[in-house]
Amino acid sequence: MTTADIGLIGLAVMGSNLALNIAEKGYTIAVNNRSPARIDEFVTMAKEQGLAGKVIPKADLAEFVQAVSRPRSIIIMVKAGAPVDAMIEQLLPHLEQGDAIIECGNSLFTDTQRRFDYLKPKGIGYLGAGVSGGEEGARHGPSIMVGGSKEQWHNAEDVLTAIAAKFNGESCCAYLGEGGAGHFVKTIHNGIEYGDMQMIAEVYGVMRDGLGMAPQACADVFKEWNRGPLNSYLIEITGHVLAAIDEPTGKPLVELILDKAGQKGTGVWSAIAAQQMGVPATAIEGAVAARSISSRKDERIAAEKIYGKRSAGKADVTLADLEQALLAGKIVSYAQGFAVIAKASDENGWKLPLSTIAKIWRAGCIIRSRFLDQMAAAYAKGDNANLLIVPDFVTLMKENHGALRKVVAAGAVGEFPLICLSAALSYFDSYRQAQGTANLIQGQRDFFGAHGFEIEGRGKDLHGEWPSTLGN
Ligand SMILES: NC(=O)C1=CN([C@@H]2O[C@H](COP(=O)(O)OP(=O)(O)OC[C@H]3O[C@@H](n4cnc5c(N)ncnc54)[C@H](OP(=O)(O)O)[C@@H]3O)[C@@H](O)[C@H]2O)C=CC1
Ligand SMILES: O=C(CO)[C@H](O)[C@H](O)COP(=O)(O)O
Repeated sequence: MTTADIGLIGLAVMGSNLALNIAEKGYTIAVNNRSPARIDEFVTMAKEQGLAGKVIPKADLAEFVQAVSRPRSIIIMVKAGAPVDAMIEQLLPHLEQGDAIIECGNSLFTDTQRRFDYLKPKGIGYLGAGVSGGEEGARHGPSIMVGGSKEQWHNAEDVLTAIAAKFNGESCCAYLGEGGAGHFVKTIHNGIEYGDMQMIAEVYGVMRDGLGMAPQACADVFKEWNRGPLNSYLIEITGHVLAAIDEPTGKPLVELILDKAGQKGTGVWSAIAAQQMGVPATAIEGAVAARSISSRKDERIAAEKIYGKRSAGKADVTLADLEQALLAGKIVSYAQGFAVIAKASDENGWKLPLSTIAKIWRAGCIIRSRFLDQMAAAYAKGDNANLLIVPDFVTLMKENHGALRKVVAAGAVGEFPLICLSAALSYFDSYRQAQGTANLIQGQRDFFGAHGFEIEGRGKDLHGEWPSTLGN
């Protein structure tokens, strides 16, 4: 009987493309899906692409598991949440000691950690692997962030590194740490993705409303920027989205799309994780908040009726200012994202390699960009310091924060919402300020709650002589 090198359950968009990618790299793959119709559709697709010989379709779960050679590596790519737990329970009776489940959806990292802990005593390995790159990436090379059982990682390593994107010949797949480490890193990847997308949207808003630019003119600028320091997948696709024309009306498609952004959870999870660990990630938080405000269209319409449309005229910024502002904002956002990862690594004992993470984000994933190569090089030099104090990025920030300031100021005066860019600027200004204003907050806390404050050279738990009555 032919045995498969690997198995995959869940043949929707991501699973079917990953399976085709695996087959194309020469591995035999057994496939299964809850609804058998999807298996038939997949087999047709595999035939059309000349890959049917590498595919073993099995609608019966027991037969599917039997078709995979031992120790088994079984990818599950089903809807995140309860379906993953249900799938694990269905698989368990068929698995044997040493086999592993590799869950590749966008799972909450604490769920992955729980599943890892649940399966470990049963002798079943559990790998939580974040996969980024959408449909195209899954088919031709995603970025894969793996966490979980190290021993079983080695069983699947060849397949996963072979199907991942390559940057200068290096695979964009790496084992990052135990338990939920891979899914944590994928979550923060998505948080950074939210920040990038929001900052790009804010700059588009200034171009559209402050500079009176039509979508095609904006598209041309993004195309141009993609040749410079902002070179990245998101800048590239922004150019295409802005240039697209709606065939039935002949109008720019972007002007017809409702301004309500969806979100599936990873941005919120990133913001919550950052807050829980006490790491400021204002760009991610701002981006999540901006999506939430966008979804409240009815409220925004009502509020505009009360306050009127923005009345300010042309924005006093150039396209060069916008390009530099975006670069500075992105550096701050990535500095925050990596700081969250560094803290999570310490708290969970994951030993997350920041340089490797930057490296596997250089190709395949949604946030792939030129400057991730610079970040990988910076982190490779040693410590996990905040990027804002790493020499290469200090130079970049010194060159570009003035433009960020100018754009944020123009936004405030010109009534453009720049939630994410202004959050990035305020973080930068707070981070670089040796004397802040929290001395006043400590005084207030002591006044109303006797929480104590510190005075250098005099001790930590000091109290003020505050008035006992107010009002005079
Ligand atoms: N779409 C994207 O661009 C990206 C998605 N992801 C993540 O990858 C995962 C898969 O995404 P996608 O391909 O879009 O598919 P969906 O998230 O739409 O999930 C559909 C798949 O899940 C299966 N499924 C749903 N419920 C169950 C259940 N209770 N038991 C068994 N199977 C079930 C479906 O089976 P059936 O056919 O029977 O309904 C189908 O195969 C998700 O976690 C997603 O967040 C990650 C990166 C990018
Ligand atoms: O993981 C992804 C890309 O990396 C998915 O496309 C995800 O759906 C994006 O998040 P959201 O739907 O919340 O915008």
